[in-house]
Amino acid sequence: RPLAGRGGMEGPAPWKRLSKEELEDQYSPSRWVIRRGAEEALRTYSHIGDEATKKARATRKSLLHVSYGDGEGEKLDIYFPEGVSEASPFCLFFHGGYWQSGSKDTSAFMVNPLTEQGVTVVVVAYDIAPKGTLDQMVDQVTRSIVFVQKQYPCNEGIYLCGHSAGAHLAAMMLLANWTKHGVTPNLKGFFLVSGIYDLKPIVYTSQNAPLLMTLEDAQRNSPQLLLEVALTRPLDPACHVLVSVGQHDSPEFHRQSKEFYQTLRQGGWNASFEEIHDMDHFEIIWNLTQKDYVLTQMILRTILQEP
Ligand SMILES: N[C@@H](CC(=O)c1ccccc1NC=O)C(=O)O
Repeated sequence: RPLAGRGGMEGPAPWKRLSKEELEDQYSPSRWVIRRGAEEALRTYSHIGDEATKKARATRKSLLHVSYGDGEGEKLDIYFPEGVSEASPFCLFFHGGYWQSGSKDTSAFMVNPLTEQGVTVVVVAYDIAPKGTLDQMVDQVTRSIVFVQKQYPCNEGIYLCGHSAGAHLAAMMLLANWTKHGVTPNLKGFFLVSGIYDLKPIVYTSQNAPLLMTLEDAQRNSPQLLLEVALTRPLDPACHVLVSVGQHDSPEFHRQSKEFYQTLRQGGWNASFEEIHDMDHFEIIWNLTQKDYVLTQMILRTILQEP
């Protein structure tokens, strides 16, 4: 029997069995935090992102608000390691916020621990809804990567890290067609953190109000659905994909991550899956400010190619 769809599982997608209320719950990450209330979790996430960005801008050499395209929102921040050398590995970060909140100006979580180890970190802005559509955001993210490759052709690898909606945008790059952009980026790894890979359930939640996604939009922008039918294999078989999810993320977030990981493996990708112990949807990313955090260490080991 051919392995197709959800790892060979037959029948309708499990989320279709959920009531409207259950679906809303499963796709509201702040309702699943255990150490604080929902509002406090979101406030703490913004606060830590804000502080990390201030610290990064005060302590690191940087190029801020660099245009990667003509659009007003097409900007990125580059944070350099000590002893600026363009021949470093680059890690691009795509923030979350359900494609409708968040900003590069509050998302420099990983900058200090990574630049300290010789990695250049790029925090990318994209036009969130209602200004941007999913198609536009995917195109902007594609062009931001092309820009970095063209600007820094001597890079020692480009790594993409995304959180939640940002993990979705990063995952879409597994399927990007680079030929029309005139350059193939030196992609060496993906760090997908608490991501969403099948957007169809989102269409039925309140999160879709500013997004205005149709089922067709969702289909076209779902790496899970695209990978299931793609005949493409990874360009670089060494390119590593880490799919990670927080222990306290909702069951639907767990299911999405596991199924995406399984689909990657079936497609021949060098993928691994990690459930990050005792982390909720927000802690999992704000702890990247800490160099001794398990996910920071996994990212650094992959980039620095240590065992
Ligand atoms: N209103 C959402 C907010 C949210 O999901 C979120 C907030 C900040 C960063 C990432 C998020 N989730 C996915 O992108 C919630 O219920 O938590």
